[in-house]
Amino acid sequence: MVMMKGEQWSNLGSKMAAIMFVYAMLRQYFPPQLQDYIFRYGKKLSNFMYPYIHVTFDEFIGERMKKSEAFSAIQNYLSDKSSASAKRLKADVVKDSQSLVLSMDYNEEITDEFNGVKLWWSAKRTTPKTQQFSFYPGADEKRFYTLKFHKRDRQVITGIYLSHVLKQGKAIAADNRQRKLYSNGAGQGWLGNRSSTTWTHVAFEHPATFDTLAMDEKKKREIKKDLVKFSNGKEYYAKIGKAWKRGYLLYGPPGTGKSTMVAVMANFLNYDVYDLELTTVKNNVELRRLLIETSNKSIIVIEDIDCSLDLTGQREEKKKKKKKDDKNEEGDPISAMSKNEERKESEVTLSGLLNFIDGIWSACGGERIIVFTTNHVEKLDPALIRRGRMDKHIEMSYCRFEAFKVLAKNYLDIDSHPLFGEIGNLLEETDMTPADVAENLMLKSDDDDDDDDDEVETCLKNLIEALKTAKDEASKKAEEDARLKAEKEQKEKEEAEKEQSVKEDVTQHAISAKEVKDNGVIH
Ligand SMILES: Nc1ncnc2c1ncn2[C@@H]1O[C@H](COP(=O)(O)OP(=O)(O)OP(=O)(O)O)[C@@H](O)[C@H]1O
Ligand SMILES: [Mg+2]
Repeated sequence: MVMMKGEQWSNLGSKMAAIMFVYAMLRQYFPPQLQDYIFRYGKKLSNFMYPYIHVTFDEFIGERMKKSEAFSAIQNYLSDKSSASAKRLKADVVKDSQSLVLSMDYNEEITDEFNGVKLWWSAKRTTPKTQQFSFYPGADEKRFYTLKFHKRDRQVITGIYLSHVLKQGKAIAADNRQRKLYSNGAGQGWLGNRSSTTWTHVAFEHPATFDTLAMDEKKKREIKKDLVKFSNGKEYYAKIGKAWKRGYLLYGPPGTGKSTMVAVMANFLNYDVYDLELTTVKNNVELRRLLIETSNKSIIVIEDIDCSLDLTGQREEKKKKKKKDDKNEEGDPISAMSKNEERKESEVTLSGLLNFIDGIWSACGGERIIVFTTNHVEKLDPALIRRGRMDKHIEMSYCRFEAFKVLAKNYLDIDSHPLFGEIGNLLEETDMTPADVAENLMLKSDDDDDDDDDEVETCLKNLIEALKTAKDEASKKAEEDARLKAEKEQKEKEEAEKEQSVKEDVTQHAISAKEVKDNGVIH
C-alpha cells in the first residue's frame, strides 16, 4: 500500500515548481516576513486546490511472487459495488459456470460511501511504453486499484474503512469461490526438451457427496467428524506445535470409490483439489516448488502412489542398467532418441516426498490435506504410511448391503424392495465393487413413470444375476486356485523326494568310493 498525492497533484506540482522557481529567483528581493507568509499560504493554497489523498493497491507484492491479499479482497468488494453503479463492467470470474461475476473495467471510477464519508475507487493498469521482448506475455503489465478520499477523512479511512473492505471482500470471496481442480502438466521447453511443470486448473465440479457415497454409515460419520475437527483445528494445531495438515491413505481394490472419496472430501470441506502426477515431476526440487505453490484450504492427492514412485530402491539398479545400455548404444541416433525419452523419467525420491510431507517445508501455508490412494497397501514402504505422515488409513472395500442401500436410493430412488433380502445375502457372500453394482443399477431409459417399477425390478434382477455369476466365478476360481495349489504342493513334494533320493544316492556313492579307497578293493 503506497500513500501518495495523485496524478493531478503531480500536474499541479509541476506548476507549483515553476512558481517556486520564479519565487526563488525573486525571494532575495522580499523581506523575510513576507517570505514566510508566501510559503505558508502557498501550501494552504495547494491543499485547498487539491485536498485529496490517493492510496494505491498493487496486484503483486514481493517481486511478483505473491498476489496481494488486499488486492483480491478489494477486487471482490468492488465487484459487488460496481455491478450496481459502474457504467463499464468487465465480466471475468465465472462461478459454477452458471453466473457471471462482474467487476468494473479499467479506468472506471466508482463512488462508495461509508459512515457519511465519500470516496472514490478506480481500477488501473500500466503497460510499459517501450516494446520490450519478454518471455512472459503480460508479465510487465501492472494492475492496481486507487482509492481517493478527502484528507479530512484520513482517520476514518485508514482506521476502519479499509479493514471493513478487506473483511467484506474476503466474505464475498468465500461466497463466490469457484473451487478449482489443479493438475501439474509437463511444460514443453525449447527444442522439445522438458521445462519445469506448473499447475493448471479447471473448475472443480464433481457432484459426489457423502450422501451419494456408498459406504458404511458408521465409517462415513467417523470420517466426517475427522474432517470437521481438522478444518476447525487451527488453534489446536498451533497449541500442539504441529503443522496444520493431515494425511489420509485410501486403499482398496479398483472401483471401490477412492477417487470418488477425494471429491467427496473436497466438496464437504469446500477445498480445492491438487491432483499431483508424480511421474511428470522432474526432481525433488521441482516437487517442493509445486507443493509450496499450492494454496491453503486444499487437498493434495497423489493417486496410485505405489505406481508413481519407486518405493523399493530399484532406482539404483535401473540407473546402473541404463549406464550399461548407454555405453552399448553410443553413436546410434535412434537409440540416442530413445535415451532422451528415458531421461524424462522422474527423479523424485521417496525421501524427497517424505521431506515435504513432514519436513520443515510442510508448515508453509497450512490447512492442507494430503491424500494417497493405492490398490496395494502391502507394497508401500512403511516409512511412507506410518502414523504422523498418513494420519488416517481408510479402507475402501467391496459393496456390502449397507453401501448397496445408498446406491439403490441414489440410482433407483428406493429405500426397500422385496428383492433386497436376496441381494443382501448375495452381497455378503460375493465381493463386488460399488462401481460394478452401480453399473447394474443404471436405469436404461428415462421415459414414462408407469414403467418405473418394472424397470427398477429389472435392474435389481440384473444385479442378482450379475452377483450370482460373480459368485459362481469366484467359487470356480477358488476351486481352480485350490487345485493349482494342491498340484504345486504335490510337485514340490515330489521334487523334494527326488532330491532326497539323489542325495541318498550321492552319499551311498561316496561311501562306496571311500571303501574302495580305504581297502584298495575293486569289486
Ligand atoms: N463407494 C462408492 N460410492 C458411490 N459410487 C462409487 C463408489 N465406488 C465407486 N463408485 C462409482 O464407480 C466409479 C469408479 O470409482 P472410483 O474411480 O472412485 O474408484 P477407485 O477406487 O478410485 O478406482 P481405481 O483404483 O481404479 O482408481 C465412480 O465413477 C463411481 O460412480
Ligand atoms: Mg481412482
